[in-house]
Amino acid sequence: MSQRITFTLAATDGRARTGTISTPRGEIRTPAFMPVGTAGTVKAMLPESVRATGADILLGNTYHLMLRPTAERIARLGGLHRFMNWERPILTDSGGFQVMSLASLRKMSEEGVTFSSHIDGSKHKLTPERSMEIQRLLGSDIVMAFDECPALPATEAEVAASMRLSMRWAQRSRDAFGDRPGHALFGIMQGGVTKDLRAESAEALNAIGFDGYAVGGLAVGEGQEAMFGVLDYAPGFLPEDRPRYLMGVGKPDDIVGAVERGIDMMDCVLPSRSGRTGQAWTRRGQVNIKNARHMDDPRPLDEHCSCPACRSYSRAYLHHVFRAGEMISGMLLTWHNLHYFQELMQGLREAIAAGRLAEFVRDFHALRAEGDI
Ligand SMILES: CNc1nc2c(CCc3ccc(C(F)(F)F)cc3)c3[nH]c(N)nc(=O)c3cc2[nH]1
Ligand SMILES: [Zn+2]
Repeated sequence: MSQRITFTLAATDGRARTGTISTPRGEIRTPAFMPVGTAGTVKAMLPESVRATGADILLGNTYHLMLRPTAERIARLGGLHRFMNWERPILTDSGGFQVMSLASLRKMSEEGVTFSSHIDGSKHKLTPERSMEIQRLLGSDIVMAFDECPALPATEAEVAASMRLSMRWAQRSRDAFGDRPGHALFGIMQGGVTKDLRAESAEALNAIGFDGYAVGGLAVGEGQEAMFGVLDYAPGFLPEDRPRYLMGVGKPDDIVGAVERGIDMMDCVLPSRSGRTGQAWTRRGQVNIKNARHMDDPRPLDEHCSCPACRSYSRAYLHHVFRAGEMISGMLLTWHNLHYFQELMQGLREAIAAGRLAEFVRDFHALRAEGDI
C-alpha cells in the first residue's frame, strides 16, 4: 500500500475538532467511536452489522490473538482483516494493558513482560519488538506502542517510574516498527493524574515522533472528575495536526466530555458488554431491560431510534428473550447500543462542524434522566 495515513481537520469548535483519518482501507470520521473486537469478533455482531451501525474502524488485540489462534496462524491465513471479514481499518492495542489485567504469573523487566496465558497457562513474553512483530503479522492499520499502564493505587514515584519505562519502550516500538507506508504507529502518553509527568511524557513522545498519540493510563478507576481534570490539559500537550486517542473511554457522558476537551478517537467495551447484560443506552438515559416493569411494555427501547431492535421489537419482547437467556437478546441490545454510540458520534461531528457543540452538549445533558427509564 503506497498511500500514507493522513489526518485532515475539517472544523473546530472550542477545543473540539472534527475531521477525517484517511487510510488505504478507508476513511475514519472523527471524533470516532471504535467498537471493541477483542478476539477477532465484536461479540454478538456480524461485521456487516457493525458496519451498519456506522463504525469506520474497529479494535483488535495483540494479547488475545497472540495466545489464540496466534499471530503467525492469522498471518498464514491472510491477516486479521481477511480472517475476521472486516476489510476496513483495524487498530490493535499493544498487549501490555491486557497482560496486566488478564494474565497471571506476570514478571516485569526493562526488556518487557513474561506471563502465563489465562487460557491454558502456557508461558509467553511481550516486548516492544515482539508487540510490533505481532501487530505487523496481524496486518493492523494502526499499531499501538508497547506501554505499561500502572494499576491504581500507585504513588507518584511509581507512576513516574512506570511512565519513564513506557517512554523507553515507545522509542523501542518506534525503532522496531520501521517505516511502513499505509500503516500508522501511535505513541501512548502516560503519567497518571500528575500534570508534570504528563508533560514529560508528551515531550518524550513528541521528540520520538508518531503518526498519532493516545492518552493512556486513564479510565482505570480514577473517576470522571479526575479524568476530565487530566483532559483539561493533556490533549493540548500533543501535536494538534495528529489524531488523539483516549483509550478505554467510555460512557456517553465521558465521550461527550472527552470530545469537548479535544479527543478524536475513543474505544470502550461498554456498549457490547452492557448489551449482553440487558443494559440499553438511549438518548434519555439507560433502560435496564431485565426490570419487570418492561414485561408488558409494547413500546420500543427508544421510539426515535432506527436500529433493528427499536424498529421491530417491543420492550416486552426484549425483556422476555433476556429473561429466557435467548441469544437474540444480546444481539439486539448490542446492535442497539453500538447504533446509539455511533449516532452520538455523528451528532457530535455535525455539531462541531456547525459550530454549535455547546448547544448539542446542553441538549444531551437535558434529555438524560437519572436512573432507569
Ligand atoms: C477501560 N479502560 C482502559 N482501557 C485501556 C487500554 C486498553 C484499550 C483497549 C484496546 C483494545 C481492546 C480490544 F479488546 F479491542 F482489543 C480493548 C481495550 C489501554 N491500553 C494501553 N495500551 N495503554 C493504556 O494506558 C490503556 C488504558 C486503558 N484504560
Ligand atoms: Zn435502537
